[in-house]
Amino acid sequence: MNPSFLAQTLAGKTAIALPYCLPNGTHVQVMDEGIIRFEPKDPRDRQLDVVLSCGIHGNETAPIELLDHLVSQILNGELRVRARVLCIFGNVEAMRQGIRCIEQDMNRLFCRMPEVEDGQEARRAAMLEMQLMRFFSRSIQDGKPRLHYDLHTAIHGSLIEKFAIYPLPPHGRNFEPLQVARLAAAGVDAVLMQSTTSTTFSFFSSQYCGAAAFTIELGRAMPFGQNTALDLNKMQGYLENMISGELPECEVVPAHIRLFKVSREIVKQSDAFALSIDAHMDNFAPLPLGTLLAEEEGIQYIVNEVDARLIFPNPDVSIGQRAALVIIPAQGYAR
Ligand SMILES: O=C(O)CCC(=O)N[C@@H](CCC(=O)O)C(=O)O
Ligand SMILES: [Zn+2]
Repeated sequence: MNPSFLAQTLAGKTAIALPYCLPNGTHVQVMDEGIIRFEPKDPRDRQLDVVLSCGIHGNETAPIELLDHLVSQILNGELRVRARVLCIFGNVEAMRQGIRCIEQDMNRLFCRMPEVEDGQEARRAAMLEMQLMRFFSRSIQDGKPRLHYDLHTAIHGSLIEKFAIYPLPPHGRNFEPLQVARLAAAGVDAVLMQSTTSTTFSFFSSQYCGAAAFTIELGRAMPFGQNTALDLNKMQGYLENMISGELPECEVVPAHIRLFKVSREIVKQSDAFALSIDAHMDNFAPLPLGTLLAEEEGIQYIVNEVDARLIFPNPDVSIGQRAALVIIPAQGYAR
């Protein structure tokens, strides 16, 4: 059996190459290291254009294994392609080393500002942006639906195992219940609306490519080969259908889906920043009113929101970056 696309990528054996055809006619092109594009044989078969990315954080292995499996299914001819599909393995060097990042957190380097310092993750993020722009420019011309699922896992445990972050840029796409209903069909149980600007990959594709884009958290970060306790069957089946051009036309968001919105980002301002709560608290842990969340140099971050919950607590981020999110239930979104 040939080594998988991921195995070849980790071995440094994928690079931009000439396009070729599978025996079933699917067009294949390796666009760059860890980036492969598929297009259906018959352009009339093309239902949508989708970007599936993983490994923007190198140690988040469950989605990396999942995407590698999907790529293998396509290359083996087991999975028929009826969409344009761009598959991205994000931070290849960090994957090799089994770490979140080498120099900088790549998911803080999109939509980059001129002051962002150079480095390998910054260069890779800029290249990924260029790949997405190119990929989606054809979708815009042809009027095809554009989707981007950026697959991650969380550092900590979570009271809700599978959840999505839904960037809703101020001048971008509006909230679409259909997209949330589809995520539910993929096994996602909560969606967190983010309406402030951000430097994440999904925010980039939403803001600059007009894609329905999501960061999707699938359980907890574990080393390669140690994800057997995580059930991704629903997500896998959903993505297989998506690649085959089939998306469920769900009418409404199921009642069990929890909708939240970001109330506040707690940004680390100095080296003195210290969490006052347990840094290993599960995501979605309730935060009673008046809880002291964190402190630094005369600043106290106190919970003043009713029904608040905590997401992504991490005191070890760089100065100027988000050390936690306070979220609250979201009301007023059409289900
Ligand atoms: O568990 C954590 O603290 C981080 C997990 C993770 O990588 N989450 C993403 C979320 C991106 C978003 O807000 O859309 C990240 O922090 O980059
Ligand atoms: Zn991540």
